[in-house]
Amino acid sequence: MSTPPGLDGAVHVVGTGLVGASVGLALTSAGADVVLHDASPTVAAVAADLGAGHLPREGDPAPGLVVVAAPPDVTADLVVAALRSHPDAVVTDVASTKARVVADVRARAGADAARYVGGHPMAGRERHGPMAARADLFVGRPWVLTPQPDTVATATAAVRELVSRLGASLVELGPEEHDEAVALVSHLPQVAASLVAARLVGAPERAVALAGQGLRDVTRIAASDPVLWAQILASNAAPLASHLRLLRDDLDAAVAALETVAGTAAPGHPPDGVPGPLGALAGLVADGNAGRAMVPGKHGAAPTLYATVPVLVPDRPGSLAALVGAVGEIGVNVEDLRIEHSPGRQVGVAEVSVVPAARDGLVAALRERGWSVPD
Ligand SMILES: NC(=O)c1ccc[n+]([C@@H]2O[C@H](COP(=O)([O-])OP(=O)(O)OC[C@H]3O[C@@H](n4cnc5c(N)ncnc54)[C@H](O)[C@@H]3O)[C@@H](O)[C@H]2O)c1
Ligand SMILES: O=C(O)C(=O)C[C@]1(C(=O)O)C=C[C@@H](O)C=C1
Repeated sequence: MSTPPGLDGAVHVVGTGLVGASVGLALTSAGADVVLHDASPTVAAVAADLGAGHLPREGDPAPGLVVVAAPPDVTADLVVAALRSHPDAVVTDVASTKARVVADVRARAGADAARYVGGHPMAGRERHGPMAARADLFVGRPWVLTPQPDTVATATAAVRELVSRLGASLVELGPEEHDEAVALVSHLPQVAASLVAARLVGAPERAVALAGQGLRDVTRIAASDPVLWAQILASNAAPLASHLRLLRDDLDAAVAALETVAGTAAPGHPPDGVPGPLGALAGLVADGNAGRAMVPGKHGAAPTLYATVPVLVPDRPGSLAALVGAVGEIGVNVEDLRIEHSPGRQVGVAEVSVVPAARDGLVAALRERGWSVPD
């Protein structure tokens, strides 16, 4: 095998949804030649229209690197097909679990598997498809690679270079070690968020209408794609089941403490050394504090790409449009816009994301025009 050209050649992205189109947007904006493939021609065309690359053309050069960004259940097939079709290319993937994909590719691709490096960016969204893609999706996020002892060094180097060009932070792990880790930090949170959000179904509307930021924070990822997540959870079943069993033990302890406080528990005193019910409840929250403190911020790059300006917006038709118009007249580009709004409240809070250099000027100019911009 000759030296794979890696990122010096064209890059093919196979699967141009959220992750694939985000890879394409970032590489294209850095000047790479990106060719887009998807099982759905419409999805590939939308990704191309958004600037993630171009559709295959007659005379395209062979790829130096193929990035498979399709659902986990077809990832190994697509990796093996890419290794066969492009004998000089390096192939990587982004599937959320690694042990099964890596083992499958190694079992089926023979010597060609030496040009494959498994990968997984720890960055994503609760939305799917190219419309949700962002060129900065991976900036400052961990990106796991799982090279094997027989992976050719130039292949590993090419995929390390991809991770670096996308602004992500490189982590190398064995496939099993990766899957154990994501069971705890990605798959357990998804199940917990889905189960908490599912409790709202059928709840009285007046109760749900009181929802504040706490519920929104805990349930954001409950909006994720069910079919994709069924695959992800199933492909990491044993490690995830172990974590869920431990969570179930903690839930049982919380229920026991609450039933004791409510007077509905079976009578009896806790054994020596076991905290009483209020101690148990405080302990539960304190343990959460300790766990939360362990969650890292973004690695490497600046913690946020945009500065956020909160603006109070009256709950009247046209208010939001007037705000966006005012920001435009001030000459600042709205990079993102998020509304915090609870039904029945007279005002909402619009969070206007702008490049950090524009923040202070925008705050001053909006206040001058009468907008309420909290500190
Ligand atoms: N969503 C996330 O937060 C996230 C984060 C990191 C990694 N991942 C992984 O990235 C991969 C893609 O996820 P996504 O969120 O971009 O999903 P997505 O649904 O947005 O995109 C997947 C795309 O793959 C295409 N596809 C399906 N079968 C194909 C085939 N046989 N050939 C070519 N294209 C095919 C689909 O048409 C779709 O456009 C998955 O393996 C997922 O586990 C997802
Ligand atoms: O932020 C989100 O929306 C995500 O769910 C991203 C997230 C994660 O758990 O961190 C989800 C699954 C992917 O495999 C990688 C990243």
